[in-house]
Amino acid sequence: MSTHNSQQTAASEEDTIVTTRDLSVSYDLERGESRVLDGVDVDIRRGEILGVVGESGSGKSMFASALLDAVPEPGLTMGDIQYYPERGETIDVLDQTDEELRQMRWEDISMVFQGAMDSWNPTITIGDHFEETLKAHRVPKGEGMERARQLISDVYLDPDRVLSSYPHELSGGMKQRALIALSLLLEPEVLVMDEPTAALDLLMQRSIIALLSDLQEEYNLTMVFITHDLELASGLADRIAVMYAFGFCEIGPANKVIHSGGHPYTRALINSTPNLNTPVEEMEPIEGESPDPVNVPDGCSYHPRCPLSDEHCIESNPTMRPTPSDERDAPHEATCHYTDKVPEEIPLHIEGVRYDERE
Ligand SMILES: Nc1ncnc2c1ncn2[C@@H]1O[C@H](COP(=O)(O)OP(=O)(O)OP(=O)(O)O)[C@@H](O)[C@H]1O
Ligand code: NI
Repeated sequence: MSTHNSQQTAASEEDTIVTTRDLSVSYDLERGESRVLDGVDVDIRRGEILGVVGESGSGKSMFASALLDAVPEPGLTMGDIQYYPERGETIDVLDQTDEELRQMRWEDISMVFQGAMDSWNPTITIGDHFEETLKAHRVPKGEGMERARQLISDVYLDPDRVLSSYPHELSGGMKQRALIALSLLLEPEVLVMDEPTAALDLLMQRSIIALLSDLQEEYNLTMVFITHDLELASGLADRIAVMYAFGFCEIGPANKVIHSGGHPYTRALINSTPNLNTPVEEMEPIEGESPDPVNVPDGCSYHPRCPLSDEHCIESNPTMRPTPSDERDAPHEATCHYTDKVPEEIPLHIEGVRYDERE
């Protein structure tokens, strides 16, 4: 493990744009403390697309909003987040004043929230939304609206039509595209997107994914892309992080996570995912239930559902360790005591061209 640690330190000086350490979110509920994000350590690399996948309720949205210190009230965010801008001083995200956060959320780390397509104010035009954002950040209107028009064309929409429209005059896909353009208006370096394609049909999903890929290249963006759709993530992301029970259980290059998953849960998730090449009868739903954040199992949180679990897994909570496909310049890690045994014990049912083969 020590070689990995020294590698991470070197990376945080050069290639890393955001680091989180022990990032956690908790809610004080009547029935106890609800830990809805539990100890996430990640180094997000400058210019990468990091896909974050997991079942509903696994903590994806909490992770996304914690990155901007924007979790729903009265959640308590703990741990450490450092943001290393291209220029200027390192920002300690959890140490910002409200005013500093307001600025940071558009100008540095921007976010498209889950379901945000419906958050357009119905009484003003799309153009008014762009103008208000510019005004709030004291950007001259002329230059700002020029960038707005460019971004709207970048998302393959007609600027004249879109800017003069009211939200209800646009289709869902158009509203989502306009929202992506708005989120890039103040030239953020990081874009966090929580299920940006969830409410859209398959064709529109594909076109938004293609668009995000283009935008990432054009503006050298770093993207955190949250989705419950593994297949979508594998087509877009450089790396994939898998969430289980409010934390990351695996992280690595997208193709490795899909084809050589090192955590039993990752492999179960892949085997339970419907796709064009596997008939529904061959899908294997994951048995058991996902944990309640007030009462997460001791030891490895996946042990009650895991076919490989033994005494050791009940007693001791595994930290991230290299999987068999871990490489020095492409770390691939999982939180399982038995990453070595996992590939042969839990075969994957991937047949034919199911997921994009990257690299
Ligand atoms: N405002 C809130 N107060 C307390 N608990 C919450 C709140 N919002 C969500 N939770 C809980 O936090 C946990 C993680 O939820 P989160 O929304 O991050 O999941 P998710 O992975 O984004 O799920 P989905 O795929 O359905 O969007 C869940 O147990 C959820 O019930
Ligand atoms: Ni969510």
